[in-house]
Amino acid sequence: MKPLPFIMQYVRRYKYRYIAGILTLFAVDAASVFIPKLTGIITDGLTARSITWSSIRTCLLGIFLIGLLLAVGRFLWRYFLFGTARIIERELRNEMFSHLETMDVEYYNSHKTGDLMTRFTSDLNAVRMALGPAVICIFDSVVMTLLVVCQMMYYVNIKLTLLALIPMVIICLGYMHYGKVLDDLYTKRQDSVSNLADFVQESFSGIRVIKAFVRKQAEILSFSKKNQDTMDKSMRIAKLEAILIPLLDVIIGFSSLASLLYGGYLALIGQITLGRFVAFNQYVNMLVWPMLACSEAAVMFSQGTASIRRVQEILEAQTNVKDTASVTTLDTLHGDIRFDHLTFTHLGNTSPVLHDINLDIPSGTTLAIIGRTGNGKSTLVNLLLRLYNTEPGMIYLDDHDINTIPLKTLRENIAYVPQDNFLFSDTLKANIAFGTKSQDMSRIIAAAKSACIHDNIANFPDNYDTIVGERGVTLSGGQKQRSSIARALMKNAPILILDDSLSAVDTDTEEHILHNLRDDRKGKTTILIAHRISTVQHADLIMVLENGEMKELGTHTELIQKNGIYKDMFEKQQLEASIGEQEVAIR
Ligand SMILES: Nc1ncnc2c1ncn2[C@@H]1O[C@H](COP(=O)(O)OP(=O)(O)OP(=O)(O)O)[C@@H](O)[C@H]1O
Repeated sequence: MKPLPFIMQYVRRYKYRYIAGILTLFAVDAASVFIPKLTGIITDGLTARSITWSSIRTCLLGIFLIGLLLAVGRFLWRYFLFGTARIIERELRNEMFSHLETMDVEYYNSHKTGDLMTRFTSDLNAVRMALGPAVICIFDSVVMTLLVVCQMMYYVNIKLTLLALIPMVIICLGYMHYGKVLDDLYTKRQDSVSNLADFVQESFSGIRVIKAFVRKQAEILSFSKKNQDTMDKSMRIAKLEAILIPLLDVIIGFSSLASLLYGGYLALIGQITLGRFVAFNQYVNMLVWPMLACSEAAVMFSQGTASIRRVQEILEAQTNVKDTASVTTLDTLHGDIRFDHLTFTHLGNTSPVLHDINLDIPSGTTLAIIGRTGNGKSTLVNLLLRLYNTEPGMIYLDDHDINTIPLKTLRENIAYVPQDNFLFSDTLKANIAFGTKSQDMSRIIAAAKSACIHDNIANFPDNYDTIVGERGVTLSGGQKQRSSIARALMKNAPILILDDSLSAVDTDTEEHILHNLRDDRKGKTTILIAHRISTVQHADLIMVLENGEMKELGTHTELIQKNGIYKDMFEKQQLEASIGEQEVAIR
């Protein structure tokens, strides 16, 4: 859809407010053209000494009342038009946010946060300017020009009026020529602003890495290059505007001069009265604003069009992960999981990351997945959450193909502790209760106790009301991990997934958490991804993933007897542990 029909959908929703605003604008403009007429009458009356004091008073009262009307009218059109533009901006922002919440992770893999943020801020700002001030400028200038021109033609002189209109024609022709150029320049500038915002966002998120690798100077240099690029693009716009706007002033100035010369000449030879010449003078001045407004509106429309396109890109993006036509009405799951010849290739990759996985996980089972890094463990659990789509017939939950389960049901029935343990900048209490509607403190504390984080929280000055810094930086790695485990436990879902979630805790704490999990998760399915044998050894089933393939499956004892990859890993880890112990003993 082109930008204009797209944005008109929103304008139409508020057509009555726009109509009210435009009518008020029209009334204000209509009233204001009477002021020159009244001053013309007074001037002519005074020149001919034919006007009485009471007529002057009546004219002045008329001017006063018109002035009052103008003040009220101007308030009203501002309220209707600026207000509506702000409402549409808010609506677009809400819709963009809701739409982005539905987008799949692939979308976020290819769209940077800074770019998205720019669309929410500076682009929506430009859209608002095009929907409010630009609309006012256009209507005001068109209405004002028509009214002034009619008055000038009727009250002063037709030829003079036509002369005064020349700049208007030049502006229209200029916009037709430069509109596209401006549009291109604005699009490039906005892309550059997005790029800059991306850079800033990444630099601040990665500030610890930047400091640790002493990359401060390099970052400052890169930032300054990107900043320069944004400035260059803004300068190109500024240069064009710097030529066009003064040029416009010159054209308007020359045209006014020519009109006044010709008007003065007509007054001298007696074709128009002095009063009409005075009125004409005021009319010419009244035309200056619509002409400038027209050019302002042209700039705002060009800017707005470029930004509407960028907003549209968000709203028109389609998610690949959504409920299909074959979706069931299922709203709870028991936790039976089956992988049936599961093969999966990431978008853009040529070879599969998971290959022909077949496995039944009856509800209540604790499955541990172990394997070297980059072997597809996280991908496997991401597929269970349907963060990526799989082909039909490859994953079943409670005997329903995953593609037929409503996404809401699926995700409500799975509690997930992601590898990055993301926490929000909120209180610990809110972070733990994030996945549930309940704010019940006893449940929050129980979850925190199971995740072995309660004692830490109790020692924080604000306890559960402690605010976690952005991305949880005020907590240690282990505290963040355990807080995310508490958040998942609080959800008490039929399926729990812990993706390498015990890597940052010591073995004692790990043992405690695993013990609590065994109690809490009785009868419920749990999937544990880990690198340490100590984490997985008590699981009902252990799957060894190697190069995306399920190489071994069984209990700890079975796998040790098998003498394969698992046994090899076990022995290596035992050896590492005993070397560690010997080193401690020597010291
Ligand atoms: N969104 C993605 N697009 C393309 N390739 C991806 C994507 N996510 C992961 N991969 C690739 O898939 C492979 C498996 O990644 P995955 O994160 O599943 O491994 P893992 O076994 O969980 O690793 P680790 O133990 O280090 O967490 C890796 O080679 C990775 O580069």
